[in-house]
Amino acid sequence: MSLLMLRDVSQQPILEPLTASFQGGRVVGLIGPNGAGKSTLLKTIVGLLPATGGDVEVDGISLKKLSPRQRARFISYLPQSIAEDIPYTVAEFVQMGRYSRAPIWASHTTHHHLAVKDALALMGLTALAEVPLQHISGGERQRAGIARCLAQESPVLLLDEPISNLDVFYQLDILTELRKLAAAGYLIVIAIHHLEFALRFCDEVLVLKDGRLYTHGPVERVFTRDMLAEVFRVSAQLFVDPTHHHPRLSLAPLGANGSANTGK
Ligand SMILES: Nc1ncnc2c1ncn2[C@@H]1O[C@H](COP(=O)(O)OP(=O)(O)OP(=O)(O)O)[C@@H](O)[C@H]1O
Repeated sequence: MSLLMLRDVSQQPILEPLTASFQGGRVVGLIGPNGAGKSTLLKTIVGLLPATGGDVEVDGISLKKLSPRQRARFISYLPQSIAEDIPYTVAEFVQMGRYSRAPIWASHTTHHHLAVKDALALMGLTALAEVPLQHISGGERQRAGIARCLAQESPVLLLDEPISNLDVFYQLDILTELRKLAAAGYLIVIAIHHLEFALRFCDEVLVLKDGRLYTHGPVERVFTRDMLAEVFRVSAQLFVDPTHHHPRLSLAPLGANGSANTGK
């Protein structure tokens, strides 16, 4: 059975009905140009925007039947941006991820503390745990948001552009951590603009274009020159890096006449 099933999920007038299913143990890239509907789809899956049609199931259970607290046990969600004026420390903010797991009277258990501590450590935030959220950088706040999702211990994580504000070390570090979580059985869905990292770190990609599902499948099948030209309007060369042995992409925007503009 799929861990996450989308059945004709729509968000009219932005998203056309979309059907797709996802297994645990995978990192799924949600890719598409600006305005394609990636954030809208994630918000609809998690229930922040009520779907105008269709149904979302996690582990065969329709999310419609669950309260927000019950839903949070199945899915955690990182928004594209986190408000700067949240009056809590980093640790308190990450602890909020435990809301669905630990009622107030059980919030002092060892497991609860360990879940928060581990999430902070995985995101490199241990030293900032007691710092107010208003006093940390945008990238650190983004890592705190991911840590909050990890502390939630839900089997599905939906992360809207989790690496967009991060320096290159943390981009690579966090994508590597997400791969480890997938290896442990989690389903990780990330909206991502960095196509080369999507190719390298994702098992499969779901491509949106103009609010419609363009294609969904393993990265090796979906990342083609034609897809990149039609969806992203770029001319692409795909190759394997001779030093690091990673898949690489060299991209140039396509001009109106269909030829690549190399900028030189
Ligand atoms: N609150 C809103 N009200 C009306 N239209 C909206 C709203 N939010 C988004 N849209 C529109 O819905 C479409 C999809 O937006 P969405 O944010 O889902 O795209 P996206 O693929 O996440 O884009 P980006 O890569 O720029 O983050 C866009 O045309 C956008 O203008």
